[in-house]
Formats: sequence, structure tokens, C-alpha cells
Amino acid sequence: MILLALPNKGRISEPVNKVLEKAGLKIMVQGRSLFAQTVDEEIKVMFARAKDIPEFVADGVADVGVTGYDLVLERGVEDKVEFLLDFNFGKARLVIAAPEDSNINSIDDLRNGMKIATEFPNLTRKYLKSRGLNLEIIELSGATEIAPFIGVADLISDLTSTGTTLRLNHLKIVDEIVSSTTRLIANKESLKDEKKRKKINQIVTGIKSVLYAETKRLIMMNAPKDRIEEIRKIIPGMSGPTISEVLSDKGMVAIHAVVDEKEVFPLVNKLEELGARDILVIPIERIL
Ligand SMILES: Nc1ncnc2c1ncn2[C@@H]1O[C@H](COP(=O)(O)OP(=O)(O)OP(=O)(O)O)[C@@H](O)[C@H]1O
Ligand SMILES: O=P(O)(O)OC[C@H]1O[C@H](OP(=O)(O)OP(=O)(O)O)[C@H](O)[C@@H]1O
Ligand SMILES: [Mg+2]
Repeated sequence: MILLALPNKGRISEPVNKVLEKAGLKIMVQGRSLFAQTVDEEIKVMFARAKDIPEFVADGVADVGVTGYDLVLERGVEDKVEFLLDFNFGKARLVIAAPEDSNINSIDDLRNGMKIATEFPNLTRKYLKSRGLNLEIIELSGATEIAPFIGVADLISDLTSTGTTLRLNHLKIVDEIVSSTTRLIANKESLKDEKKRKKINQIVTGIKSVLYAETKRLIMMNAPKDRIEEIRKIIPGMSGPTISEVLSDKGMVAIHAVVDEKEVFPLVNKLEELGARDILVIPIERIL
């Protein structure tokens, strides 16, 4: 049996659940229960705060878990867990920021004794120490951006993604501590257990198949037979495009191929120029 720890709220909770659902690992949630069964009776789910999941996985309370890279570092358990995969969302950078009108512009302008407000006290302290600095850490549990303006701190260390919150609060980035994304992590002992490892690998394969498929599209079209060679040149596909006869029209063939999402726009235009018709671009749920 595998216990998988998932975030119960916060911004990564929903996207993670969506990926698992697409991977076929349906979770049977009952109301506000913090435990759930899945379609695989060997995999059970527990819901917890993303912040606490690194500790649960490191201690073996859960075998695997989904959380942010920043939160693993903040708990200081990065050497106790194995990083299995990167979801590539929940992208944020932990940065040191100062009021726009202050004369602090780089890490070199920081002085011992200055106050820095943060939700990431351990990570911030460790980073500053590595730069030979010893600031007073003011631990807050959110809305850190307000701290410099109410006289609570000179600086903050907080997450930034689009940069909107920093801008709105008239703060400028002074330095970057770490860049983070959502990760699947595992307990090292669980991975040593043959049965558990097999189950964990199935979860990894399932998630990877979904994340990979999200970057791809299935493209289908009818095209003149005499243009096949030219079309083949511009759509590599996974193992080459599949070409089949169109019964109603001897001069036409049906072609389908899997292509990179980024290639779709220019590709469709070129295909039309080569006489392709009835072009369909279809999302793919999983690629194994
Ligand atoms: N603005 C953001 N953009 C993208 N990812 C973010 C952002 N803010 C936080 N994260 C990431 O979300 C992950 C989960 O954090 P958390 O569960 O605290 O979510 P949250 O949405 O900040 O919830 P809350 O602040 O209500 O506790 C963290 O790893 C963090 O790096
Ligand atoms: O660069 P942006 O896209 O504006 O995102 C950055 C903001 O997002 C997070 O806050 P969150 O919404 O989690 O609120 P919190 O401060 O209460 O954690 C983070 O702490 C920043 O405040
Ligand atoms: Mg937050």
C-alpha cells in the first residue's frame, strides 16, 4: 500500500488533482475527509497543507507527496527525500525585495542587523548566512509585502511569479534566493521496498504521460496523395505520420500525426498551402 500526500488547499491543489485524474488515478473524496481511496486499491491519498507535506514524506508518514520545491527547502529535508518529477507549474521565485525608493539595490547593500520579513525564515536565514550576512528575521504567515511600509522590516523575502504583487506594493527585487516549481517527492525507505517502488513508478509514469501529452496535439487531415512526400517532410510525428486511404476519394489520403503544440500554428498554414483539407487539431490526454 502506498500513501500519497496531496495539498488540500492553496494554488497547486487543483492543478495537481487534475493531472492525477487525467492519469486515470481517480480519487474518491468523501466530503471534507482528509483521507481518500483511489481507483487503485493499493494507492491511498491523504490531504495536508503543501507546507507540511515535505516533513510527512521525509518522516515516512506518507510514501510520496506533491509539494513545492521551496517548501521542501524551507523544511530542510531536501536530502531526506527523492525528487521524482517536476510538474512545471506552481512556478515562483523566492526573492529578496526592498522598497522602490530605498537605496538597497543589491545583496551588497544589505547590512547585519537589518530586518527582513518572510514566510520562509529557514531558507532566508540559510541563504543570507551563505553570503556572510546575519539579518534579523521577522517571521510572518502571509501578506509579507506590507512589512516595510508599516515599519516592521527593512526588506522582505517573498515569492514572486508574475511580479504584480511586488509592483503593486512598490517593491523592487534585490536578489534571488531560489526558483521553485511543484514536485513529486518520495520517502527514500519507501523506494527501497520493491513492492512500493513498483507502485510509485506507476504513479510517476501516469503523471509523466499526462504532462508530456499536454505539450502535444494530434493533427488529422485529408491531403492529396501526390503531396504526401512534401507533407511527410514537415510533420515528423512520433514514429512518422500515419497515412490511410480515403475510400470516397481515390486522390486523397487521411494523415494523422502527433506534433508539438508550439509547432501547430505554422504547421497548419503550411499544410493548407500543400492542399490539406479538413484539418483537425485535437488535445491528447496521455502519451505512454
Ligand atoms: N504566485 C505564485 N505563483 C505560482 N506559484 C506560487 C505562487 N505563490 C506560491 N506559489 C507556490 O505554491 C506552492 C503552494 O503553496 P501554498 O500551499 O502555501 O499555496 P498558496 O496558494 O500560497 O496558499 P496559502 O497562501 O493560502 O497558504 C508553493 O510551493 C509556492 O511556491
Ligand atoms: O508575482 P505574483 O504573481 O503577484 O505572485 C506573488 C504573490 O503570490 C503569493 O501570495 P499568495 O497569493 O499565496 O498569498 P499569501 O501571501 O497569503 O501567501 C506570494 O506570497 C506573493 O504575494
Ligand atoms: Mg501563499
